[in-house]
Amino acid sequence: MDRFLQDPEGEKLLTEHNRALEAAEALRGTPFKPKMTRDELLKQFKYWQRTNKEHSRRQSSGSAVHVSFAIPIYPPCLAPLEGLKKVMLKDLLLETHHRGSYILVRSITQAESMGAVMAIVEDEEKDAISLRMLNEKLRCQDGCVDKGQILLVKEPYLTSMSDTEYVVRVDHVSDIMFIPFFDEMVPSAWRERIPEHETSQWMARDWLSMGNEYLNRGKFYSATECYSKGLECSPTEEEKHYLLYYRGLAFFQVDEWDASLRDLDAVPPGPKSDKALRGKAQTLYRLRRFRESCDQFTKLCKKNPEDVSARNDFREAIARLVEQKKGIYNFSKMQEKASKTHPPLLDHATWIGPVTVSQTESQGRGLFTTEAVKVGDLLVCEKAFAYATEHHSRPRWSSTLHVNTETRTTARGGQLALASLIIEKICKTPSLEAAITNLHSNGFRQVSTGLVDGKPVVDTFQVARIISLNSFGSPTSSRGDHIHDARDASGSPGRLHNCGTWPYASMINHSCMSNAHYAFIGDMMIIRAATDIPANTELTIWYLLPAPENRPMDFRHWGFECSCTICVDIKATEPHVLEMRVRQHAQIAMALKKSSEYSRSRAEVLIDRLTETYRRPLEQVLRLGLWEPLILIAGVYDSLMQQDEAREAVVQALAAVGFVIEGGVEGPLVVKKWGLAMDNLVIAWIILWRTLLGVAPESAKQAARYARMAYLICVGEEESFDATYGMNFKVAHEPVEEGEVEGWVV
Ligand SMILES: C[S@@+](CC[C@H](N)C(=O)[O-])C[C@H]1O[C@@H](n2cnc3c(N)ncnc32)[C@H](O)[C@@H]1O
Repeated sequence: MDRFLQDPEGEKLLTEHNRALEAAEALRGTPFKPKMTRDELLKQFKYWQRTNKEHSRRQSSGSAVHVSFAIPIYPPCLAPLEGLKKVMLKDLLLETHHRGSYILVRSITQAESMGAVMAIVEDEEKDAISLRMLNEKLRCQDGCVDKGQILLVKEPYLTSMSDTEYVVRVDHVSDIMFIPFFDEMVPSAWRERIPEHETSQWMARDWLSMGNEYLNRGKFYSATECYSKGLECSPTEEEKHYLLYYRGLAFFQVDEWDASLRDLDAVPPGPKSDKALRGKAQTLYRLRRFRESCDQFTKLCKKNPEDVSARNDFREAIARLVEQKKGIYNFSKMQEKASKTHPPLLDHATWIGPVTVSQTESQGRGLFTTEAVKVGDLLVCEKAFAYATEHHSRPRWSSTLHVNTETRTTARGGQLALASLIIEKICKTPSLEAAITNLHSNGFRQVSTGLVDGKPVVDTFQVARIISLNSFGSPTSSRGDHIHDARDASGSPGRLHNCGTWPYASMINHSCMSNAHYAFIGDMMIIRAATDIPANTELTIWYLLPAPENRPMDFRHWGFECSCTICVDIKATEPHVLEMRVRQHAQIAMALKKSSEYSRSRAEVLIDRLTETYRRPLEQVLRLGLWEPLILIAGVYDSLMQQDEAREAVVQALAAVGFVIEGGVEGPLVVKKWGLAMDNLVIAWIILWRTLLGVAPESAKQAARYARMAYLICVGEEESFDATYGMNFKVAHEPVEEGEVEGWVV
């Protein structure tokens, strides 16, 4: 799960924000009296633009923190336009949501992105005000709000932004409508381009050529509006053919897959029929409906066997279908692509393995096995619904702090960017909405769904809540993270942190005694069994890594307390014992930093004492706090070639986290039961391999196989194992093959 943690500045900011909210509350219902004239507003806007540019520069140098607040939540407008009454800016009341009303305004500046999108707008009476729109880049329209753009704000919310200024604030994308210049609502004074009397005479072919003009200029939304007007003007069959084809194409260009498919499906026969068929196949591919996409490609390739480009696309669609149906992936290629692409969005299908969503007894829905699976088996390989990244050369998230007054939490990072992507995707393709709105929202009251004024109603606050409970933080690849962790045991920060939503994986509940493990290659999540799991068993993962210091784990963010045996035991342990464990951890690490035999003996004694603090038998409660110290000391013995001591420490470490192992030196090495997929698990097996090499070569080979299995679980694939760890398994007489070890050596 997402590990964007609480920010220490959060409490202070929350208190300041709550004070500002109280002050605002006192103004509720007061008539709006602008504090600035229109000219002053424009002057101030220019000043903002300048400081905003400065701010962006400082942000990229990491010295400024941009704070965004989630105001008290409010639902989006559910009323269709015809049920709303037009009001003027002067009619608005402060700190009030004007339910049942709308304002029609025109932008008198180019919009500027300042956390949210800001523009100065005027109404027909030339009163001006700032308009603040949440959606980062307004991707739902042709790029941004140009000067002169006419906007309609449903149920506007007037609020104070500072001591000097008021804004109309729009948090829900569906509350704002972009009005085309030719719409009959547009007052004649605002019709700068083509006067009403002229467009009212237009025929379908005029709209078609105007649409094509926009299409050629890349103004796809404006183009769709013209084609729609054309379709309303009793077009001939031929005109209808072109209007539908080009509108489908324009929708395709802006990722509106539902609309694109609807239009391309309805194109009457004509010169563009083959292109429409091709468009349909491609749209179905984008909708991840690979079977239907393949059917369309089959028809197309039959009609045009010489079309090489169609054949290539068909091949890709078949590859996706195989992934979707069989779960067969080329993980090496995926790793390579993820390492070379930014953002690392991979074009692969989701495969749902032998698992199903069912109701649990007390934890809502959960994911269950439908058949017995073996350790390492692939359970799910899921493409992200949405995935937000920041580029290392332009880090932005570390300087963005999101304060949520509702949950009293703060988060740095990409959750705002992720929300923006998800909202955009749902707005553009409403058929995808349920994948998000079905996710756990901890009782958030969902507004009624369906289209209003032809667009889906999207509740920004609902999406934000769902993201906070269901998004995952992710490295660009778990392999990269794995190598980084093993090289730098201090876990120093500074790595890229992406975040995304994987709806199917979001069905999995947490347990510290997890039996499944997830890893990432770009935006693909790979979930594998971390142990043998019988049929009809609930899968669990870690939302937070079990704390090695043995502090009680805090899952308040997700609204539950973990009831696994480890957590129950920690809660039953006296606080002074937990504190002692933390001290002992630090002392052991310190002792092992020194190279004397005395320090090692002291570390041994401290580990024994730490072991004694666990009262309940290992068979009943795992001892996660022993893992790190034992792996550390095993590594030290291994480097000193004290193989017996190293082996003993590793075997103890593995037992502490639930492994049941038989044999080794005497008899074949067998893992009877796999334990938890801890960090450094691969290294543990490599140390064991080395300690067995001289005394039990067959068991050593088995340990090497277990190292590979541990890698498969932790990294998601085993193809890159040799490149990562190959050097460790070379024995003295074997030459190292060129290019084999691009990784590193334990
Ligand atoms: C990502 S969702 C998991 C799927 C969820 N159970 C559902 O019905 O959609 C996270 C939510 O599941 C529940 N949950 C997850 N792990 C839990 C656990 N160990 N104990 C109790 N509730 C848990 C909590 O309500 C948590 O906020």
